[in-house]
Amino acid sequence: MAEKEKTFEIRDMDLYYGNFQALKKVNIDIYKNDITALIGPSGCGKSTFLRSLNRMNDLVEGCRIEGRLLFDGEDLYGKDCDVIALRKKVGMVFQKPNPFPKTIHENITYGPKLHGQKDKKKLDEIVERTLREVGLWEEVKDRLHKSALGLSGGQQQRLCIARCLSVEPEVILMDEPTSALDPVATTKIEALVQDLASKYTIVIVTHNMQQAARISNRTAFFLTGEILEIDDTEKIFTNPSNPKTEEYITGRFG
Ligand SMILES: Nc1ncnc2c1ncn2[C@@H]1O[C@H](COP(=O)(O)OP(=O)(O)OP(=O)(O)O)[C@@H](O)[C@H]1O
Repeated sequence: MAEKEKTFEIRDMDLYYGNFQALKKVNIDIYKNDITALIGPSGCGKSTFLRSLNRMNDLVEGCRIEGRLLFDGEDLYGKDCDVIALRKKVGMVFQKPNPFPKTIHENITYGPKLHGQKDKKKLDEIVERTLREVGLWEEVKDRLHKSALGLSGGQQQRLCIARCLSVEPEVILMDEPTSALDPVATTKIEALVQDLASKYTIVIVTHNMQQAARISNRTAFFLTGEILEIDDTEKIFTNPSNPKTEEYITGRFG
């Protein structure tokens, strides 16, 4: 079998917030078109790690990263890395849906316009394509020029995913994307994430073990800043190698 293509290759990564070391010797390969779930108790460094994949931590004063971090074979933290271009390729969806207080159409065209797309017809096409991709087109096609804040929480989150897709990323980072949603909206987002994996590489932080087991194919278990175990999701949830992983997934701590 051909070896899977690596989107991220992370070796011996240490991350410090000032004097506090939040990540310790993290080693992980993230493969193209995989859904990789990051699990572990609160404060173990999942979000910190996720944010380092599109250099969101650059915005945090005193944050320092050491180790070798490659994205598509290029040095993610090298001086030649164009951070704007990187964030276009590696998009992010947050815990709470955060549409701009603008229309649905403007939410989606914001990124493409920023990257120089001015053609109105092309922008309309992007709006329709991305809303169809997230299964929202039929629901909102008659209110594209109304405020995005009028949508339900689940619809807002799907809009945020459409906004992320509008600049044609390779990777979507998701930080607990369903934790603010009801079960029906959660089910829709989970199905959507699985659909999206045919085109994109997805890394998702979740506190919900069932969710990690249902939708991901690789799972990394973090504990106090280290990856204790990483493997196929099925193996992690049925026969983990580390007793701590088992304790965590069976709800004995965290
Ligand atoms: N901007 C920051 N400055 C200083 N310390 C921080 C900062 N952000 C996170 N930390 C610390 O780094 C550690 C890891 O935090 P992080 O948010 O990555 O954990 P997490 O596993 O995502 O937690 P949760 O599941 O609760 O979101 C914690 O001890 C946290 O307090």
